[in-house]
Amino acid sequence: MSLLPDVDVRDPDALADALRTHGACRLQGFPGDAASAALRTDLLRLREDLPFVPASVGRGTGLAHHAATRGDATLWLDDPRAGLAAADYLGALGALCVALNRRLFQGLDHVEAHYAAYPAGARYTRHRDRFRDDDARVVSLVTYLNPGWGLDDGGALRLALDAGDVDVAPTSGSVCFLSELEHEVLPSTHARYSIAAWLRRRPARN
Ligand SMILES: O=C(O)CCC(=O)C(=O)O
Ligand SMILES: [Fe+2]
Repeated sequence: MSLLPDVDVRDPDALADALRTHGACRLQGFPGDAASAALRTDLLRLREDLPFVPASVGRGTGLAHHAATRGDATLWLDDPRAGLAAADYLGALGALCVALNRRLFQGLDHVEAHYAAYPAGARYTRHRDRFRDDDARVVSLVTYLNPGWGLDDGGALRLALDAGDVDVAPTSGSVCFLSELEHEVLPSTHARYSIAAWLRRRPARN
C-alpha cells in the first residue's frame, strides 16, 4: 500500500484528516484535467515570452541564489502577465484555503503560488517550506504539469514522512503536505514543470 493516501478535493474533511494523520496526501481532482492542460499551455508559452526568475533560497537578508541547492526558475501566478489559467487556479486554491481553514488550520487566510520550471539535471535539495523565522506557510501544494512523464525520467518529489521517505512522480495531479515536512526534488532527465503553492497565515511575501 502506498504511504500516501488519496483524497478527493471535494472532500475537505478527508483532506484535513489526511494532513493531520499522515502529513501528506495526493489530491485528486485538483485542479482537474482541463485546468491542468490550460496551465501547461500557459506555462510553456510564458517560458518563451517572459523571463522566469531563477529561484532563491532563504528569505529577507538571507535570500540568496544557489543553483546547486535550488535549480528552478519561477513566475508568480499573481503576476499580471501570468494569464487566465493562473487566475482560475488561484481562485480554486483560495476556495480550498477557506474550506481547510474551517476544519483544521485556523488563521489560514492567504494563498500564493508560482509556476516552476526545472531544467534537466536541476534539483531542490532537502528543505522545509516553513522558515525558522517565519511560520506563515502552513500547507504546501504542488501541481505537476508533465503528462507522459516516465518512471526513468527522475524528478521525484521525496517527502520525509514519519513512516519513511515517499517518492512522488511529477506527472500530473497534485500533492498536498504540511509545510513543516522536509522534502526535496530529485534531478530529472529533462525539463520538469509544476506549480508550487502555499496556504498561509499572513499575506506577506519575501
Ligand atoms: O516541485 C516539487 O515537487 C516541490 C517544489 C518545492 O519543494 C518548493 O518549491 O518548495
Ligand atoms: Fe518545498
